[in-house]
Amino acid sequence: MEEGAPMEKAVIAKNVTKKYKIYESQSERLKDMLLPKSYGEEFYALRNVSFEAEKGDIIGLLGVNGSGKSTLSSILAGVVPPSDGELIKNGDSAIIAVSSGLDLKLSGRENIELKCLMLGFSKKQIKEMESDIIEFSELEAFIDQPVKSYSSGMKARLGFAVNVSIDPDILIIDEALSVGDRAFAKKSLDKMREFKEQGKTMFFVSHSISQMKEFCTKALWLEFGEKKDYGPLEEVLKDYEAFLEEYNLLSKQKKKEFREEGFRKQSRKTSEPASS
Ligand SMILES: Nc1ncnc2c1ncn2[C@@H]1O[C@H](COP(=O)(O)OP(=O)(O)OP(=O)(O)O)[C@@H](O)[C@H]1O
Repeated sequence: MEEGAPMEKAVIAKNVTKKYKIYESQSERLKDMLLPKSYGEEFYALRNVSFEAEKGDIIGLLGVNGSGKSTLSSILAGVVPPSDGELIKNGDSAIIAVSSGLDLKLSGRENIELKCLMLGFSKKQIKEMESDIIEFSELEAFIDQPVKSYSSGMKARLGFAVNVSIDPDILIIDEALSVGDRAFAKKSLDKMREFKEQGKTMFFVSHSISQMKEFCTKALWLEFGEKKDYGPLEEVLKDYEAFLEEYNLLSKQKKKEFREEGFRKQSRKTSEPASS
């Protein structure tokens, strides 16, 4: 980018919130659907998350299990709508996740065609893209087999190949490099480097802090579905790593209690939007 050129926003999130209802039983769920009175308990998987991403930012989503990273990834990708708040995106987005919306009954090839059709590509364009996608996925021998027969690594390869080939402006990568073999992970990382050089905006969920350090320029730390911190990677990581050091000393039970208590406190807050 030219020096002094104004930053271009890629994503603006304003109080993005995702609520789920938790029911104690199937009958409670049915009553909630059929009767005017509300049943079940409201649970905020994300609450009032606000931030702005500039074009070319690569943002690591940090947070322990259940903090809301995948929920935010799905909302950023447009796969799941927020319950409240607003998300403005400047460009197309695509998500690469371990369970990235593949139809298990269809073959690998049919999944490629379906995904590309859904994105508005013509049959002719799809035919042209198909061989590159198959080659990238390294699934030539299995491409006409149903995806349900694929290993999780193979599914991740297919998902990765399709989503990078459609050349989105905003790419969300949710733990997609954690499955599969090293050689494919390296190839995927190379593709991400290429995207980085092209100035694409990316969101990256990974349990590997070293991968985060290599790629990300910024980090967004989620805790109990809320934004704990957002800023330059090094600054956020410094506090997050110190937190993790203590958190990792906790027993499994204590970690669970920490999360449950955090979400309980968060859900007791009034519905007033938090400041961003
Ligand atoms: N469809 C759903 N219905 C109810 N609760 C949900 C649903 N999806 C996610 N949640 C809950 O929302 C919270 C946030 O989940 P999310 O998967 O976004 O966290 P995460 O940070 O990605 O966790 P992990 O690192 O374990 O993948 C969790 O408590 C999860 O149980």
